[in-house]
Amino acid sequence: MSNLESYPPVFRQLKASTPPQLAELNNNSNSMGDTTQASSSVDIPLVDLECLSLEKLGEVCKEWGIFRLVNHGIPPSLLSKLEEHVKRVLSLSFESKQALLTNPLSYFWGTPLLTPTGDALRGALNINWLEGINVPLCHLQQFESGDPKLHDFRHYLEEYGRHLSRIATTLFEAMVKNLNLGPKQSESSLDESTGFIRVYRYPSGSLADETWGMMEHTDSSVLSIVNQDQVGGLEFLKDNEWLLVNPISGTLVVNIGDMLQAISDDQYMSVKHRVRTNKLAERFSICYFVFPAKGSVICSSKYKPFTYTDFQQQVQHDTKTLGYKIGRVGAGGQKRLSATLSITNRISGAFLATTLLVSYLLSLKMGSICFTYSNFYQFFFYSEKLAPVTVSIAALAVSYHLCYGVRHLLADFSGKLMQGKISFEMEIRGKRMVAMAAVIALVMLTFTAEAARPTEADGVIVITCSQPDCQNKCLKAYGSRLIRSACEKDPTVFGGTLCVCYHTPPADV
Ligand SMILES: O=C(O)CCC(=O)C(=O)O
Ligand SMILES: [Fe+2]
Repeated sequence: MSNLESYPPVFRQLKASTPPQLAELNNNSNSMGDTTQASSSVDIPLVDLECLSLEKLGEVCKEWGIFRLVNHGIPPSLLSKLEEHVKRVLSLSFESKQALLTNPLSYFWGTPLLTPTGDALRGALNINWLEGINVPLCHLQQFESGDPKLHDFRHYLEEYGRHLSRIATTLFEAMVKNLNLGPKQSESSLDESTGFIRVYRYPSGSLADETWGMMEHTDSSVLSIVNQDQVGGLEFLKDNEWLLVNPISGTLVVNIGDMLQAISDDQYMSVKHRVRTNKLAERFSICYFVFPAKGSVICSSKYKPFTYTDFQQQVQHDTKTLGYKIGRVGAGGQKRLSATLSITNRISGAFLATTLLVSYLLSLKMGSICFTYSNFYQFFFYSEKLAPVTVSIAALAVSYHLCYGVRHLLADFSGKLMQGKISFEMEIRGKRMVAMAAVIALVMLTFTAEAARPTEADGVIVITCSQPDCQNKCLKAYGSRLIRSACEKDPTVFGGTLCVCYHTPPADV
């Protein structure tokens, strides 16, 4: 069987097509543009699992977000056996892979993003030059295949999975200590049963300059552990420069995922990375990902509490609508974990809507049905006491919604224009948002109060109020029309008093 037949048909067509046709198919979205120059390779920091230094581990996670793991305890024989099987299985014909790699495994190509059931998530068309097998470790035992080769494959995957669970747990426990996380924050933040393995094959060929093996992204996991072959091609972003991770046999590459960034309050960074394809050789990699326990709420001072499921839903939504994932926590950009509205938002919204509706109904009643001089004043006389409270709450609610709207606009722009480099949405939220709204409301109320202050024409004389003074002023202003005068609270200014003259209207009214 020719190697070409083992590829998904779309890859065979793409390989045969000329670059302009490819550009059309790819919608230019995965074109490498002017970034085809080779990145410089770099020695990423080493972490030794046999003698873990918490301090060094912490430094590396904060500065790099990616490191090479040595002395991890996986027998070299297991590594080579697994690699051999991965190559053999992925080199089967496309049709055989589709037929054999079934539930709980799944075979996918063109995108690394899968739905929770393991199907490829096809969004705005992005062809990643890869194919792979998704292996959820906790269901792997259920994988039955008549083919003895696949039986061995399952066996090696299981053994490799056990080692990777051990490694991830050891690293995570050390990170928890380094971050000084309490049991509440660390408990259920990493759940071994969520672990899965992905094996990838990145085809070689003349299209290597046209497409990415895997486009730049951050992982949504807590930790990701990559085992790449000698072809290499894994690159990561550091200080705005793309660097190539040297392939070194027998070592693993660990990178921090979005969930660990959130758990660590953005102290550890979820690193941006991508995979470059090779003109001459196919590339294989075996990756492990682990996540927080299902339903466990991630609490961090930087983000609204959220579950991994919330996050995953947002990522899937962004991928379907925009073609790429926006939602890297904080630094990865706009972490859009606020898909649902906060309780403050809902209460203030409901209050504003009710006020508006009541005002509308009242104006209908007074305006078009029975608006008379006396019932108009009667209404305001009775509702006068409520007015300042209603107006103050309405001002606060309006300001809150204003801040919220501005924040969302900034967040949307930061996501669309900056490809998620800024995270407005998560920086200003909760109590800070309410405080900002309160300041705006206070300023608004002060100006409105000043503008709405009653005047002499309204029968109100603004003086430092004492009964005899008030009586004299009112008499002077209204003469025989005066009924009575009184010092009363100024409804527009807290703590102020006004002299109010109650008088009959002029004779011609
Ligand atoms: O294949 C690799 O080296 C990396 C794969 C990767 O980044 C991923 O699956 O998220
Ligand atoms: Fe990744």
